[in-house]
Amino acid sequence: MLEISKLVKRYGNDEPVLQELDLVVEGSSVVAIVGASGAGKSTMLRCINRLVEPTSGSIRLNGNELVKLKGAALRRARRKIGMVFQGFNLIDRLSVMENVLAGRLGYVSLYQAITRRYPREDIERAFTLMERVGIAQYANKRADELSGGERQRVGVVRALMQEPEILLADEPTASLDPRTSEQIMILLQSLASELSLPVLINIHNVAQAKTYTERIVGLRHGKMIFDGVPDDFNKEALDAIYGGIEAPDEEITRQPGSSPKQGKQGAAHDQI
Ligand SMILES: Nc1ncnc2c1ncn2[C@@H]1O[C@H](COP(=O)(O)OP(=O)(O)OP(=O)(O)O)[C@@H](O)[C@H]1O
Repeated sequence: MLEISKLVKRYGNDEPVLQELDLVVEGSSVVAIVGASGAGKSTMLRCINRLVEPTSGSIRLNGNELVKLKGAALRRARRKIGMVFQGFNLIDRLSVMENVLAGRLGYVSLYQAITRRYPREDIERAFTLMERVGIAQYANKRADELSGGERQRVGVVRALMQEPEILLADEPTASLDPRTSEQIMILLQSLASELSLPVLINIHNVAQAKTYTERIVGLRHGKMIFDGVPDDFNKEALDAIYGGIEAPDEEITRQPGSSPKQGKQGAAHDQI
């Protein structure tokens, strides 16, 4: 269970980007975090895995307080938090298998990592997961020889190799075409239930959030202003979250797989 309580993040002397945010995610729920650009979505995810230092507040994962952890304790906690990135964050010149095994770096010794002598069970787990997501046939290919969707699958498997207790996905579909985006969303949804894993997904595509997640959290200026099931995420909620911004109104009704036409927010970010 993830329990975020009164989380504040202030960069320098600027206004806080997260303002006493509270969020509890239980079980294997798939939660979409939506909000306009700058609302604090990435900052929130990055506070959870401590890529960003929270200013104050508490973040507990299965009872363990993550804020204030340092050194070895922080490294141990971090390996339980899988992260999937918009730009995949793969090492292009390495093979798919080597990228996937990088998910074990928090577990193996430095010697094993440098000599790439990963335990047999890690390699077996890597193959099992690669088969599960349909990339086993690319194990020996260089990562940069894969399509965007395949690369994101590598990113997902690398995160799962950590045996995470939670999966964070920061705009995981924003670099992908609409069809491939949907496949990745379906994959994340299925893996959450198969592995009993909570998954938090920052996403600009409201239609996909509504279709492939079971809960939507809407942020505006670092505050949560919507928290509910997709069916309740209506035009009013959309307006409250995107405010005066030219909101992706059409996304709320657009069916997945239809035209990728989007409002400013979606267009600006899904194409990056
Ligand atoms: N390292 C940083 N230093 C200073 N300000 C930052 C830093 N990272 C983010 N910010 C600011 O914090 C605010 C929230 O940024 P964040 O990236 O969390 O928003 P977001 O909702 O994820 O936006 P987007 O959808 O565009 O990715 C923005 O105003 C941003 O400029």
